[in-house]
Amino acid sequence: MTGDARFPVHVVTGFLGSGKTTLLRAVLGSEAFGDTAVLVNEFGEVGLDHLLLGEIAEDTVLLDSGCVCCTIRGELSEALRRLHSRRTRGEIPPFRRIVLETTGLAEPAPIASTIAADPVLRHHVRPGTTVAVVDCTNAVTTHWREPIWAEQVAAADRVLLSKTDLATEDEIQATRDTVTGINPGAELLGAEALTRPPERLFDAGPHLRLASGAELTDWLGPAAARDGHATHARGAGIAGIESFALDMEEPVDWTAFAVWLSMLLGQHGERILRVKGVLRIEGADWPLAIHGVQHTVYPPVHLQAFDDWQGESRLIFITRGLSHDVIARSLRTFVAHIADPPGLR
Ligand SMILES: Nc1nc2c(ncn2[C@@H]2O[C@H](COP(=O)(O)OP(=O)(O)OP(=O)(O)O)[C@@H](O)[C@H]2O)c(=O)[nH]1
Repeated sequence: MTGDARFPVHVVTGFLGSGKTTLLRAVLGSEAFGDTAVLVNEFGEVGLDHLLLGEIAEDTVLLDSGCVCCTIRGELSEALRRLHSRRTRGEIPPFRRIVLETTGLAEPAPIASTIAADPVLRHHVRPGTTVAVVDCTNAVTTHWREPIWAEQVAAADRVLLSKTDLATEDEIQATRDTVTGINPGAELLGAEALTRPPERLFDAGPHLRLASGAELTDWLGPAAARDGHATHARGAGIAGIESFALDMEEPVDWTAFAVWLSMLLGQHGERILRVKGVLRIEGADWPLAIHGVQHTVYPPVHLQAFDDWQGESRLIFITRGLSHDVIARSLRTFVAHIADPPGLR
């Protein structure tokens, strides 16, 4: 455990018709998900009706697996607050996690900033795992046409490939290549993932527990293995998306780094689809894992399993129209003003 008592808000995202509700149906039918509250957007096709047991409040229903299901009316922060206060008053079962299904046209990034920006909510809930559902029958064409598709994939910790029963082998392979080209660190899941217990489906994201070097390497993804080299998403000419690693040989001054990162995300957030990494901090016993999506940077996590870690600091970026060189120059310039540059590559 992270020692964090707040409820995770996991997100199921994916383009229109990709199979988000199908995923939710499959997992929420399982008893293991009984202590889950589900929020669905009222504009989405909910399609959970066959699971409904009864209405327990105006917009809340109890599924026969024991899950609570609410539609979002109005703002997400309001819906989350209401769900939390109903739980506190004992009006609904004491759920332990929230799963939010976004509409097919939503960007997942603002969800994290909604939670971080709400002074009440952020004491009770925390961002959890983002799972993007990708339809293999049309992934490549949708990727070219719809920028939101790539944003959903870039924000994901895990990508569930749907409709593999309908897609050809070539379509499935092209989907894998496109997804990996955009987000090399995301774990690709097949239909077998639907039988995973909730702790295994929703156990990635900013609060993940990394216990070994191998897990750290997996989390950082293949871009981490290619020093400073960019990988370009297929069709990068259109989507303009690339992922790359930025390395720092020397320990990092955390205060200076944190100021730089918030400035970078503040200025270029909409072009930084994702940043994550591990930092060796001056004077600290453990490295820090950092994680950001667009304008939001999550509180860093001390990786306590890595006592006396001597590895290099490494950041992985997924950007749109923002190159490795621009980001490296920005860090170098900023850090040079306040400290010795940390051996940046
Ligand atoms: N054959 C097949 N059909 C699927 C699969 N996943 C989803 N579908 C079908 O695709 C259609 C859309 O699936 P939904 O789960 O409603 O998709 P969604 O992402 O929730 O859709 P929106 O909420 O409208 O964005 C439905 O008819 C599903 O039955 C799959 O893996 N195989």
